[in-house]
Amino acid sequence: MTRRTANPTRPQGSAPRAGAGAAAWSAGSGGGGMRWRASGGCGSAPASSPPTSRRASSPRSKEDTACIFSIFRYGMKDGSAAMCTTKAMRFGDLPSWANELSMLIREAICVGDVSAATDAELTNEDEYSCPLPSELLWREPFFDQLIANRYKPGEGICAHVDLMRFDDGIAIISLESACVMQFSQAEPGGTARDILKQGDIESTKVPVHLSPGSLVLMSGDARYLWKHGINRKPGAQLWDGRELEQDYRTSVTMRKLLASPN
Ligand SMILES: O=C(O)CCC(=O)C(=O)O
Ligand SMILES: [Fe+2]
Repeated sequence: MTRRTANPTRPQGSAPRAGAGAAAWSAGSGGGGMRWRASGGCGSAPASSPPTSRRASSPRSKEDTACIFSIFRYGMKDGSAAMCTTKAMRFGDLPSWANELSMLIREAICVGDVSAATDAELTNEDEYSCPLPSELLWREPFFDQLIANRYKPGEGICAHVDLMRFDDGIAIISLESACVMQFSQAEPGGTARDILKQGDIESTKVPVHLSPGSLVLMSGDARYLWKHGINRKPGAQLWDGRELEQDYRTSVTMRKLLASPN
């Protein structure tokens, strides 16, 4: 597998948005105190109509939608104490450790040593497609909302598109238990209810293996036109013909809220 180094430069003006992008990385360390508000429910609600400017497209391969990169492991100094609720959301200013984490994600994208299975599609050694369009990579703040999900063995998250109140460019850090995240196509133009109903319709599915410390990046079609979900019911977590061992799993999702229309 060829290894490449991503080196996107900070843009002077705005750059056109790239198409679909979902990538799994491993990120670096963070730490510090945090204040949490617990909430229930099954992840984010499905999206309302995706923006019409975004086209549905089939991935050329599973790696087209999800590229696996290995950089370095993520570990939170006080994570175990803070992640004891099923779901914890952080509103307002992010704590310093989360800002640090945002910067580490950006750094990983910029200077990470990348080993992407999409290499098979690339002929030029220097060619590397940054998993986030530059105007998302360099926006300020990079992220201003986070949610931590703590799953027991057997618990997962139903397939959904993240709420439209969040901007494009979403990062998920996957910790502890390895899992398979499934990407499945959401119907363009569908309402939230339609998308919910489509949950049981067999559609194109792209499984992505997340080892502990992986970072998922979603943008473009992957964020708006593909649902992501994790089925951890017994027998559902299959990878390479084997069922993954399940334990507790924690994820940290980082997003940027869009400005309120009012
Ligand atoms: O636990 C995960 O990896 C997924 C979390 C997620 O999709 C969300 O918070 O919207
Ligand atoms: Fe999500």
